[in-house]
Amino acid sequence: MEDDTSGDPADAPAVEIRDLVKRYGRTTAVDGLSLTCARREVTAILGPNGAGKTSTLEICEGFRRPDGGTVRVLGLEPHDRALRPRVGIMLQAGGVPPAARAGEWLRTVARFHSAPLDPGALLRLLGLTEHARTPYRRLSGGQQQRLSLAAAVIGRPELVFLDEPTAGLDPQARHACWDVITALRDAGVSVVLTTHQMDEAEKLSDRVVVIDHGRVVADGTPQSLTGAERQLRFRARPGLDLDELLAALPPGSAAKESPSGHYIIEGLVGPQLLATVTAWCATEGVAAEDLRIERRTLEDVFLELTGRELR
Ligand SMILES: Nc1ncnc2c1ncn2[C@@H]1O[C@H](COP(=O)(O)OP(=O)(O)OP(=O)(O)O)[C@@H](O)[C@H]1O
Repeated sequence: MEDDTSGDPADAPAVEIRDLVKRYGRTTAVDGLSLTCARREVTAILGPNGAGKTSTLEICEGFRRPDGGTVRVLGLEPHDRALRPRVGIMLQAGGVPPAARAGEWLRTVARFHSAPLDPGALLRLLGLTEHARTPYRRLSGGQQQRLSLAAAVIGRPELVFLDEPTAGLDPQARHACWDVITALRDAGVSVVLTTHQMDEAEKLSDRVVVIDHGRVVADGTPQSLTGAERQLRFRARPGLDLDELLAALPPGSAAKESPSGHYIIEGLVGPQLLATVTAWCATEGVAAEDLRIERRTLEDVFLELTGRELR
């Protein structure tokens, strides 16, 4: 790694990554990735399976060495021991000894920190009170995950890395996690998380970074990525002849079927366009379902950027 010690670490961003490269044999997992995560913000890193999210996070966490580029975490090298009390880490899997009881483990982690949160309160917040005496290996997957989240935040870190914090959680647990993440942000903690849940990214994050094939392909606020333009959407039988509809719409309009049976009309979405579309549906004998006007979702943007093929 090239050395870069310029600037005061106190003013440094939460995370600063320049031209990061990580290879595993012939696989280039991270391919010249650059991004900056601001302090006191929630940054969500999105990307298809295998895009390089976990590799990037694990380099920031000091668990892996990069093959190229520079990474600074709170202005320091990722493996700097001074970061340990300042950074909370929730791994995708585990990190807790299998025999450790939930409450005991949290109290143990708390003892490593000078001003920890109250373990009992954290267990309550994450719905783990009645499992406090259960060994980690006997907890359900979702309970294990909530315990890992609790352990990542108990030391009141300045920065937390959360790798898919809500994967596999039920809706109640997901909301409890969102509450914890929102409370962290409100307390001025910087949060960097990965997720496959687009609604989660849209709801929680100040900033979204989409990566694909180890590179950043989009970076901005959820609003700037989804844009202000509205769309008209409806569901109907697959294969409608959209050329006919387009001919009836004002110039500059666009119509597409994506995925099959889901129709999206773009352009000057207003009363006139709505009337034209519904009149056309009537002449076609089509009962449009779920007809609505809305902004593009983050999922739309994500699929446009990264395609529909499975990885
Ligand atoms: N230890 C490893 N050895 C070999 N290849 C690896 C290793 N870790 C990751 N890879 C490969 O590197 C690429 C990026 O993996 P990574 O786990 O960083 O992606 P990801 O974006 O986190 O994916 P997911 O969303 O599936 O968790 C993938 O092709 C993966 O198979």
